[in-house]
Amino acid sequence: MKILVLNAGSSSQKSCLYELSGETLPEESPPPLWEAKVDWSHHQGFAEFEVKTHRGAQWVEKVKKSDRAQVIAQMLDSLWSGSTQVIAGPESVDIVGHRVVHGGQDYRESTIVTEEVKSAIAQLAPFAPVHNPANLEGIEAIEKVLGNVTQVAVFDTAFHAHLPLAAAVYPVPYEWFEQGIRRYGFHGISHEYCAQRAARLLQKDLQSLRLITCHLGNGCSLAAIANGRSIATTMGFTPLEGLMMGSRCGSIDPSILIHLMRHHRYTPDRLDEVLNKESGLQGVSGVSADMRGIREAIAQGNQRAQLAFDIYIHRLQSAIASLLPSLGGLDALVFTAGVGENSPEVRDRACAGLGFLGVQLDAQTNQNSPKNCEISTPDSAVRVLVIHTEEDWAIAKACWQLK
Ligand SMILES: Nc1ncnc2c1ncn2[C@@H]1O[C@H](COP(=O)(O)OP(=O)(O)O)[C@@H](O)[C@H]1O
Ligand SMILES: CC(=O)OP(=O)(O)O
Ligand SMILES: [Mg+2]
Repeated sequence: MKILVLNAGSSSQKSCLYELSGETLPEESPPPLWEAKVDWSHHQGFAEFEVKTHRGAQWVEKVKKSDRAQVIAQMLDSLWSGSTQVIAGPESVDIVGHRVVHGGQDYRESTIVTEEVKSAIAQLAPFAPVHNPANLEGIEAIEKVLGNVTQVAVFDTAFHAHLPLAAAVYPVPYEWFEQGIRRYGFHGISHEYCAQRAARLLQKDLQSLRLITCHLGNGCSLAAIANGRSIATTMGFTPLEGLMMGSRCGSIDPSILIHLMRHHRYTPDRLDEVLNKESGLQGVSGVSADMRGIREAIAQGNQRAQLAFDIYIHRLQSAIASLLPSLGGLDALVFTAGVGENSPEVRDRACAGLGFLGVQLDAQTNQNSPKNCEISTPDSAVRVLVIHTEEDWAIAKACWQLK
C-alpha cells in the first residue's frame, strides 16, 4: 500500500510517500519512495523547495514564498510528473496521513478524518494558531487533488494525553480545567518515536528507561518519559509555553500581557502575533529565528545574537533540570529535530550545565552531529543521544494500523 504523509511544521512543509507490503511493519523506517520539503525559515522572501526519490532523482529550487496550499499542490505534482515522478497518478495513493498539532480533549488517538474531525481541528485553531489551520489546509488540499481518499489525523497531543494531573492542571481556578484549560503538550509524535528509537539504540526495554527527549526545531519542547509514557512536558495549553523557540517566546510572566493591554493598547490579535512570530531568537536578536542565522551573526560579533543564544541555553538547561525530580534520575538525554540534530554548540552548552550529574559529551563525536548515535563518553553517568526524528514514518505507521 502507498501511504502519503503530510507534516506541516511552523517553518516547513514536509511530505513523504512510503510503500508498505506484507503483514508486519518493519521496525526501522524503510526509505520513502519520494520525499519533499519546503523550508521557509532560513531566507527572507523565498523558500527552499527540495524533492528526492529513492532512485536518486533530486530537484532543488528556490521558490517565491507562497501559501501552503499552493506549495502542497506543487509538491503533489512532482509525485506524478517530471524527473521525480514515482507513481502514475493521484489514484495510486491508498491513504494519506497528516500530523495534526492540537487534538484537544477529545482526540487522544489517531483517527480517520471525517467532517466532524475537520471541524474539531478548526475549532482548536485558536489554541494552535500557527499549526492547526496549516494542518486543515493540508487535508483540504488533498481533498481537492485526491478526491475522497482515506485521510488519517495523527495528533501531536496524543502522547501526552495521560499526563499525571499534577503535570496537567494549571494552578488557576479549578473550573478552568473543567472548561478544557489545561496543559496538553505537543511534539508527541516526535517524543514518542524518539523514545522508542532510543530504547532500540541502547538495547534496553523502553519500560525500564528514564528519558528526557529534547525536541528542538523551530518549535521546541521537552518530554520526561518513564515506563514509555510522557509524565511531564514543557509545552502546555498551546505550543507557546515552555522553552524559548525560533520566533515564540516560551514561558513569560503573564503580567507582562496584562501590562501591555492596560497601558500600551495591545489587542489579543497583536499579542498573539508578537508572542508567536516576533519573539524568541528572532525577537531578541533582531536577526533571525533560525539557529543557523544566529550562529552566523555570533561569528560576526553580533552581541544581540549572542544574548539570544545565551537565553536559549539558559532556559533549555533550566527546563531539563526541572524534569529530573519527576523522573527520579536520568538514563538518557535525547536531542532531536532541526536544532537538536544539527547544532553541536547547543548540545555542548546544554550538557555543560549538567556536568554535576556526571553527563560527559565526547567532544569530537558531538561535533560531527551523527544521526542515531551516542555522543556521550563511555563513562558518562547519563547516555546522550542524537536521534533523527521520523515523524513522517510514525504517521505512516499509524495509517497502516488504521487501514
Ligand atoms: N545545520 C543547522 N544548525 C543549526 N540549526 C539548524 C540547522 N539546520 C536546521 N536548523 C534549525 O532547525 C530549525 C527547523 O527545525 P525543524 O525540526 O525542521 O522545524 P519545524 O518546527 O518546522 O518542523 C530551523 O529553524 C533551524 O533553526
Ligand atoms: C507543536 C510545534 O511547535 O510544532 P513545530 O515545531 O513544527 O512548530
Ligand atoms: Mg517539526
